[in-house]
Amino acid sequence: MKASEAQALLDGADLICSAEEVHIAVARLAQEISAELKGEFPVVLSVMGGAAVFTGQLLPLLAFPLEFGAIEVTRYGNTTQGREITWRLAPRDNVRGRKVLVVDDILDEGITLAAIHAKLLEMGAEKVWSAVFADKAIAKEKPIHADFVGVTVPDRYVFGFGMDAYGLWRNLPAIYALKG
Ligand SMILES: O=P(O)(O)OC[C@H]1O[C@H](OP(=O)(O)OP(=O)(O)O)[C@H](O)[C@@H]1O
Ligand SMILES: Nc1nc2[nH]cnc2c(=O)[nH]1
Repeated sequence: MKASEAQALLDGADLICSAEEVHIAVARLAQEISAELKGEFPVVLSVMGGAAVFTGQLLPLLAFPLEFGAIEVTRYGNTTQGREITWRLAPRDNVRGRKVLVVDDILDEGITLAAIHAKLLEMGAEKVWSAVFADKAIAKEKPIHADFVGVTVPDRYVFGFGMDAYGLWRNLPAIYALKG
């Protein structure tokens, strides 16, 4: 896609959550997680690449000792339709016997988070919490719910704050929805 087409994508999009609202939600989430995980020493796993921006802002606000790591799993690629789960970077053995906090950008149909959860338990994690920045309000029942949620977004394809539109615009500080 050309730069002018990428700009047109953004120009035609609807603002869903302003940068200020994002900032406030991250701070509130960090307080909720810090209160709930007080006294814990979890492994925190960021789900690349969508969660990179959210994780970068959340981590310095968490008030407990933690071990950080990344996993990478994708279901959408550079498209707006979910398909099969592809593991690109699986969890490491250090999750065995540990409590794990998974950080992801969005919970849509919940298939990705449910697969991550199952894999971590199968690998011997003692407990798994999940924090997602955005929870999409879809009509279908989800196989999993997140323990911590930043904002609820409508049932549209959203991007910005780490989330991509056709591989682009993860750098936006606010969240937008594609037109149509
Ligand atoms: O709840 P679901 O319907 O399963 O979708 C949620 C997943 O989709 C996105 O990942 P994506 O596959 O787009 O990879 P990315 O993080 O590289 O953008 C997002 O980061 C979640 O992990
Ligand atoms: N960027 C982006 N990724 C997703 N993965 C699942 N739903 C979405 C969405 O609405 N936007």
